[in-house]
Amino acid sequence: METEHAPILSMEKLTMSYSGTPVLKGVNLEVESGQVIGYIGPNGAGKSTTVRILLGLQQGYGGTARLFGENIKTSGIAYKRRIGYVPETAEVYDMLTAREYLVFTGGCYGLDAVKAEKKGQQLMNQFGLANVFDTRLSSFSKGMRQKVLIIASLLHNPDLLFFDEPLSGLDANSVLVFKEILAKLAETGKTVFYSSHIMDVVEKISDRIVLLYDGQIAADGSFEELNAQNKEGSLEDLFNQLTGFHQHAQIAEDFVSLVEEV
Ligand SMILES: Nc1ncnc2c1ncn2[C@@H]1O[C@H](COP(=O)(O)OP(=O)(O)OP(=O)(O)O)[C@@H](O)[C@H]1O
Repeated sequence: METEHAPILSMEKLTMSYSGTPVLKGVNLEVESGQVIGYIGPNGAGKSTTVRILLGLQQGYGGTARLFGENIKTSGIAYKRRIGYVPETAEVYDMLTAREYLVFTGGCYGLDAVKAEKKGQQLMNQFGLANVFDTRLSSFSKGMRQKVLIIASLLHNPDLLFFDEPLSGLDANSVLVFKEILAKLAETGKTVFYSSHIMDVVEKISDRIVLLYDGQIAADGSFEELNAQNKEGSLEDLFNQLTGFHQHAQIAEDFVSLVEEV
């Protein structure tokens, strides 16, 4: 049972290895309802793996993951109706039109077809995609697909949102709109677990930033708290510092030297 004060999301000693190589080495995290968590870390750190575990899409992990107070290993799948997810790389059903896709995904989350269609159309209109509601997704640009995925993740009004690099392909105006949407969703009490490499956006939208490094949580706090501890400027600087990365200029120089060798 979900208890009144239980965190909406928690991980206890979460571990995961692929072919014997450890990726998560004991991740502990508790998230309160209504927080926007910026989940960051270097390429290959295990961010998507964490999200897949929490969504019940990844088997073979150790430790305990709880959503809405319940262990996801034993709670059945009902909790999934309260979750929205935009994956890092999504397979959309290319031959479907946006209308068909949204009705289908709405149905997967328990929404009836008429409602999913109406809401899908309204949200497509908001994103400036009214004229392609009946166009096949195969002809959509990357950014247009991304918008459809964002809409699909929100159709059923979930309480907990997982966004894995959701801005991928979105133009600058759409990014502005999306940032506002996130802020409004958080205002209405939604919890957002936001994983991205776009540091200025993470810095702006997150109440709390969690850095995954070497299989564990290496930093956890608001941007101001992390900044005060580390005395760096932007989140990008902080990221470089916390992950011990200072060789960008040397790597770039070596890289271009190699390119120039013929
Ligand atoms: N299905 C899989 N089989 C084998 N190895 C995997 C699999 N999925 C992920 N990995 C490995 O686990 C590690 C973590 O991958 P993951 O995608 O979780 O990282 P990430 O932090 O999301 O990275 P990025 O920022 O590049 O998206 C990587 O070394 C990756 O190669």
